[in-house]
Amino acid sequence: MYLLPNTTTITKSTMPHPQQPHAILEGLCKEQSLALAPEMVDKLVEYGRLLEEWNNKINLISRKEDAPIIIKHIFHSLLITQHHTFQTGEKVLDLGTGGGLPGIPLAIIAPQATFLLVDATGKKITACQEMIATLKLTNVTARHLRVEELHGETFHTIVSRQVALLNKLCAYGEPLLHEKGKLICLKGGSLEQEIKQSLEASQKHHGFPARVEEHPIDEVSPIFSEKKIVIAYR
Ligand SMILES: C[S@@+](CC[C@H](N)C(=O)[O-])C[C@H]1O[C@@H](n2cnc3c(N)ncnc32)[C@H](O)[C@@H]1O
Repeated sequence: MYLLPNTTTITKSTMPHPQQPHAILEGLCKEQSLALAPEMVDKLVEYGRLLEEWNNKINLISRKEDAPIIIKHIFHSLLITQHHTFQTGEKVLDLGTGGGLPGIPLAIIAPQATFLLVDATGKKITACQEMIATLKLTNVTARHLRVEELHGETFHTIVSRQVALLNKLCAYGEPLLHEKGKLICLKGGSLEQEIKQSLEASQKHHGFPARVEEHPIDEVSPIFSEKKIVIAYR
């Protein structure tokens, strides 16, 4: 059993057929006033299929079947757009992308921005490159490297999902962020101590973060009851 946004309880008999990820995604996006072109929905659903296929070969996402990939991983990534509007020409770094989360779903719905996905694990980046090619996405590239090795490039925005403590993400991100750039993370659990530590350590990172916002997303769906969007500002 899993729960759709707000109130609907899904049991085995009423569970959406696996063929219905389009309908699930469209319903969730509509509830959040996130308007997506039909081609975007098609690509997001196709990405979900590819992610599942790759996940059978290499470990990209958890194999727990507590909620469909289209909700737990893809729609979850899209929730960043509740707190950030991607601009034309914006350069975005996905730090520790794994199988392309949140970078690939965001690149699909924000073709006006360019995305660089990096990860320390080579086989995950190979999977991302194959998925990007299959989806024919031209605004996203994936590179196998540790983020500490990335030099000489700056980004307007860094996104990151379930990678490291905020303090560490800020240390990695600060040299790579534009003057007015921000770091947007998808995180879980109690973050009070983690945020406090990152603010206390900001002196070591040229004052970054000067401010941190924490946005719970449990109202979107009980699936995200432990999840938050955390934004670190300069
Ligand atoms: C728990 S996985 C999360 C992957 C993806 N963001 C997601 O939500 O499914 C963390 C990923 O961060 C990557 N990672 C950890 N530290 C890194 C670093 N310093 N540079 C690049 N990638 C890193 C790991 O290789 C791993 O793939």
